[in-house]
Amino acid sequence: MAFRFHKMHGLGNDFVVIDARADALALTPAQARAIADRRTGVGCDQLIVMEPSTIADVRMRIWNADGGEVEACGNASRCVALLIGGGTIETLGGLLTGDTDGAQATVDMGAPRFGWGEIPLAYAMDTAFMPLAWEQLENPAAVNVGNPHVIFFVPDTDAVELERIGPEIEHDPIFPERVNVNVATVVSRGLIRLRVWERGVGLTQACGTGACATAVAAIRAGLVDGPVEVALPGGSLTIDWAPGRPIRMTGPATHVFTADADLARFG
Ligand SMILES: N[C@@H](CCC[C@H](N)C(=O)O)C(=O)O
Repeated sequence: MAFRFHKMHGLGNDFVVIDARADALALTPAQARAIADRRTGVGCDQLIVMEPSTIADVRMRIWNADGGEVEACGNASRCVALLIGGGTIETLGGLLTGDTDGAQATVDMGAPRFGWGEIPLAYAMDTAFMPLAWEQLENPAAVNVGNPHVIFFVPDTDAVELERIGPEIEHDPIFPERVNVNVATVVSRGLIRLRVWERGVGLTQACGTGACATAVAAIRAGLVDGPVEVALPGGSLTIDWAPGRPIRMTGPATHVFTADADLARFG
């Protein structure tokens, strides 16, 4: 069976997006992993499938490169908003609303959650200042923005060996559903630098939900004011949030090319 896909990215966080609104496509985790493989497949950080929705304009399903289906992807939600020309998007993590302005998209990502069971964590603790440490990374915050994030505020993000310590934190039993690992430096009240070790992928050029979770944690801690620029290796996002309000994320969504592939190639 042939399928048509769009290669897209948000700040270098790249996606294979399949529009299955008209023709249903049932993918196994092994097929998702094979499509995402950069040596033998098409190659991407996340595989995105657009399906019909009964509650929104489109249902967006998200698979990490390791084949695991997950609840949220900020950068891909801007790409889907671009493809549908703005509208509502159903995800496992909640209902989103996207607007486009040229190649920029703004997505209402819903309200963040802070309860320890909502992150989720294995046992109760204060999610604003967690009594935990992994080597020099201490006292993180945790925020669920549809998917789980842990955020460490550090003096210099580049000094953290994230490719070494990221997997250890991602798989720590304190995070029963694993976790996305963010290391952030507050540069000023309007600017945060961020690097992310993504659950199920590894280091990426940018993580939209990581930017949302980090901005929310920094605003909650009184370190910055919204809207705040979050600068990632692949470029910047603007995140706006205040307590009691949904998170608004604005940034680019880029369409690279459209092509066809044969599903039989991927097992
Ligand atoms: N790249 C994404 C996040 C994708 C999902 C994440 N790796 C997870 O497992 O929760 C983004 O832009 O938010």
